Amino acid sequence: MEITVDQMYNIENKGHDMGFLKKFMMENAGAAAVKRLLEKIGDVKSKNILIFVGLGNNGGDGLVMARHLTGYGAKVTVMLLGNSNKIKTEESNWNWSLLQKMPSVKLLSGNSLKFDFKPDIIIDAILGTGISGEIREPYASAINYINETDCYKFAVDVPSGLDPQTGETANIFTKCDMTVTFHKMKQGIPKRKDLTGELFVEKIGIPPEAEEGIL
Ligand SMILES: NC(=O)C1=CN([C@@H]2O[C@H](COP(=O)(O)OP(=O)(O)OC[C@H]3O[C@@H](n4cnc5c(N)ncnc54)[C@H](OP(=O)(O)O)[C@@H]3O)[C@@H](O)[C@H]2O)[C@H](O)CC1
Ligand SMILES: [K+]
Repeated sequence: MEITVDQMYNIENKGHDMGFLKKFMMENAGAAAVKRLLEKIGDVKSKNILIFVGLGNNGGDGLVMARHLTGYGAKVTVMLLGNSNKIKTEESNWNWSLLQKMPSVKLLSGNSLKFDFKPDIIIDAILGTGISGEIREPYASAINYINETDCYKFAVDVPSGLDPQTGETANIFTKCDMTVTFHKMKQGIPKRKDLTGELFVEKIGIPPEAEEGIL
């Protein structure tokens, strides 16, 4: 079954109000995404993984992935696309603060896209269901960097720039090798398998009762 983005937000909020906090959803989303990535890539030990992180909860999922991938021995660099005091939500901030206690993870923020390594894997955790309008900086430069870099590319929830409701693309958008979306498929995503690459939907523990009155 495919659902609308509005339905997804309503289910998330109802689950949160039931006590299955968005923080738990984010943890399960990041963990499920890492599981799929590892299934594909196999061993990530010593691999250079560059994670582009937006200031919303799509970015938050990327922060969770950074912690899990580091636990599997990957060399993780997180590029926060903005100032950390502009991170939008409590659950995303929680994960940023956790990473600040982990010297094993390299944290960068701001808008310089100069890196002293070539990534083996790039994770696009820039934009998800909260996308609106033309892509603004510094997200635009990050999307261009991703498209210009030759390596394996993984999209969190949806390739950034693709509207998960309509399947239309913004002025720029990422083209990825794999996409993992969460809970249920959003109506627009399967329309662009050329951008999503291999497409998976993963349950993240939301109680089925959270869908009552919504689906
Ligand atoms: N579905 C689930 O159960 C779960 C989903 N999760 C993840 O959460 C995101 C949705 O998070 P949200 O914070 O609502 O939105 P995004 O992160 O996608 O984007 C919001 C930020 O992006 C900025 N933005 C929006 N449009 C543009 C644009 N065209 N150019 C530049 N920047 C843009 C926006 O900025 P504002 O100034 O508009 O506020 C926000 O900063 C979902 O996709 C999943 O990945 C949960 O984590 C787990 C459960
Ligand atoms: K994304």
